[in-house]
Amino acid sequence: MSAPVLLVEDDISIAVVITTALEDEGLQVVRCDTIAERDRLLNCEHYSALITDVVLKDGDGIETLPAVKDRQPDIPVIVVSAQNTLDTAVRASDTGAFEYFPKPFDLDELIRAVTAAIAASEPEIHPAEGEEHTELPLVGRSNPMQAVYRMITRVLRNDLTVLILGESGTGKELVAEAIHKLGQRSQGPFVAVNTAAIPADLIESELFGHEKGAFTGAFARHIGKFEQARGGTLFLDEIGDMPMQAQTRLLRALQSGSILRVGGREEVPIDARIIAATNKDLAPLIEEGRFREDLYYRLNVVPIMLPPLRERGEDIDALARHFLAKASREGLPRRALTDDAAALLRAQPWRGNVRELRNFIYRLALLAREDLIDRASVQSMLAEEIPTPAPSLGSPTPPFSGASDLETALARWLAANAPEPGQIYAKAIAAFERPLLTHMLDTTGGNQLRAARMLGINRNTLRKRLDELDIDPERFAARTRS
Ligand SMILES: Nc1ncnc2c1ncn2[C@@H]1O[C@H](COP(=O)(O)OP(=O)(O)OP(=O)(O)O)[C@@H](O)[C@H]1O
Repeated sequence: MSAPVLLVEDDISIAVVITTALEDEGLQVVRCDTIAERDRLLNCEHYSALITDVVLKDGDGIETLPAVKDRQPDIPVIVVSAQNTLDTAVRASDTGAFEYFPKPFDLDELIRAVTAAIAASEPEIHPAEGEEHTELPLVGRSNPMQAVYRMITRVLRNDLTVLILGESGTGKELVAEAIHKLGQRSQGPFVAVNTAAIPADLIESELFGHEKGAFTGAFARHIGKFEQARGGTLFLDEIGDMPMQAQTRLLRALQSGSILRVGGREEVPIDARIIAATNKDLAPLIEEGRFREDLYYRLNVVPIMLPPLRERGEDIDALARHFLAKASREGLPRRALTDDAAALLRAQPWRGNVRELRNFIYRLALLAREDLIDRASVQSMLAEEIPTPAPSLGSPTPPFSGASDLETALARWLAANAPEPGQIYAKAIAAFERPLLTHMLDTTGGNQLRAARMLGINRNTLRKRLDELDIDPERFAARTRS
């Protein structure tokens, strides 16, 4: 889904007509009726298009378009006006407005113009497939990843702050790099800082730099990461682990748009796009007073949620092929997987997400005896694995003694995902249903009738659930063929 369309229209009946028609097209609409409100909204969120009236209570919708372009330079603008004069049309085209519609206008034509403008302004992103080198280094075509790609396209033509959330190993840094490489600051540097890895007493000087003599040991002026990222992107990783004092300094810097080197007096303007990431669930940290709520709102302008690998099992084949190809380019033997070996990979929980899968595939590439890796090789390699601890994005795993494996898994899942009260049943059932169905299909070699019988449910119910969860039973069929 595209970003919402911003509609600036003070005639309520026209606004309702346009909004309804756009919503019928599956577009979201945010409406306001003044220039001031328009600019405030543009400061806070990215919009896919602007439809604006000309004569508004606090100004002229065309004359003030430069303020729109300052905020979102590439936003397509469509002007609708009751002043059907040539002058209005000329002024609209002078400002680079995409289309001009004198009132009364043909609603269908207006909607067509809006959808065409949105399509023209959204760059297409093609995920990498297998070993092809395409513009995006991210592999995976599952629905959850498509949603990630759509979010990435929304931030390429602006400098809005992005907060990337997701368990460890889901590809947060890769997404940050993609935004940098494909965005308007790609000519500048990409500077990544792991805020959890820097000792608390050094973090401010690392981020903001220090002047000579600012503290014992500051023998020379040091340029911090903010300044190193000038003209480019600053990636603040593990932001949930940042010490409180540094959070306060970071917030002040983001609010003022400038930084102060430690021991310095001169404010240095920030000229970098900020992307932050964390594998922690920030809500409980805020509640416990360990993460500043106001900083969270500053950073969370555009959130991008990276799904764990277990929720996009259909990406595992492409990722495995991608890493095998990569390993062979890096000098390891060239290997391939049989279909049933791939099916076994899909059935694993991959708690360490793509990172764990990548490491596993590299080990396979290095240690497998045959170039065609079969199910038995994968199985024996899996048997040697040290289980990865439960993923983060939540509070630590509670001690749980005397419970069955399933109870332990459930307790871990609850601790890691902390579903909202009132949603626990639905979320827990949904989380356990996918691995259960995947396991049964894997056991029956994709035979839905047998799987349904073993589960004790109707075959149509199973088929419906597989559809809804986007699980392709065909993928498990290979096992019976071999
Ligand atoms: N969609 C993907 N396509 C290809 N490679 C991926 C993908 N997602 C992750 N990877 C690879 O998996 C590894 C882990 O990714 P990355 O370091 O970006 O994860 P992360 O979420 O930032 O982890 P952490 O929270 O532990 O810092 C990297 O080698 C990365 O290149």
